[in-house]
Amino acid sequence: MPRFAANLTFLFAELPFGERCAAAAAAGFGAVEILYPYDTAARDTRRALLANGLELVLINAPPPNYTGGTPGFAALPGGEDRFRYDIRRVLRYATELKAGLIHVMAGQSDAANAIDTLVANLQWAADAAPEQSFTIEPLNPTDKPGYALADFDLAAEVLARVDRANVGLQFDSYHAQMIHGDALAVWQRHSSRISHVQIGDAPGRGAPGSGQIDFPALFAAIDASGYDGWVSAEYTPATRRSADSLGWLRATMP
Ligand SMILES: O=C(O)C(=O)[C@H](O)CO
Ligand SMILES: [Mg+2]
Repeated sequence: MPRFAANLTFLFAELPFGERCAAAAAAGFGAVEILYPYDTAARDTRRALLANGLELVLINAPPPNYTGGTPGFAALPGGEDRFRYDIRRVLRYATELKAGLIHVMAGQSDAANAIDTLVANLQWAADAAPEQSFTIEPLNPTDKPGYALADFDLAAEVLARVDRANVGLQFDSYHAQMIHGDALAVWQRHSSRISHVQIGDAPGRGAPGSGQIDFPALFAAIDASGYDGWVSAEYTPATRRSADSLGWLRATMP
């Protein structure tokens, strides 16, 4: 069975940020991801992780200081200086928090050279921090209209062009199902380049079992592929308490 992590931006969001690590550990998770850890001093977050025996799997780049603007700059021609500034800042957090992965957000762009820009920026980041692992994640156009990376096959092409061992694909079952209509088929097509997994059902982005995705089959395929990273729960609980949305986890564990 996969090893499950909790995304603390989605799960336990009913609690103050400072209490979410303890709640995740109490629910049985061994790791967490925090999409935007930038509002809290890194040393406080690190202390909470350590106190609860949690690994930090992933944070997002850039920090969300783009009020009303594009989610990320990696695919924005002309945004290279901003991209580099953000990556340097995120690297400081990742180092202090010992975050295993940085998800680099592409941003919204329909420029003809958006993908060329994304490739070049990812190469720059990968070379600037060769010890750090990065991911890219296709996001579905219903939730993120205009996002430059909205297709897993395109993401595979981008990774082939980037050609760096420390840049991989982030597979989110929710986006895979929304974009391609069959998350399991996307997994089978791209598992060799996947370095991080997130799960949520579709449509609706609820807990596994609330939508169309066959999670027992997906978990079996993840195991069969030899993927040994974390599988992070990134969904919106339908229950008031996130802990009450974890029936799928209890059903999955032996
Ligand atoms: O939306 C998602 O699925 C993500 O993982 C992003 O990081 C959120 O911005
Ligand atoms: Mg995701």
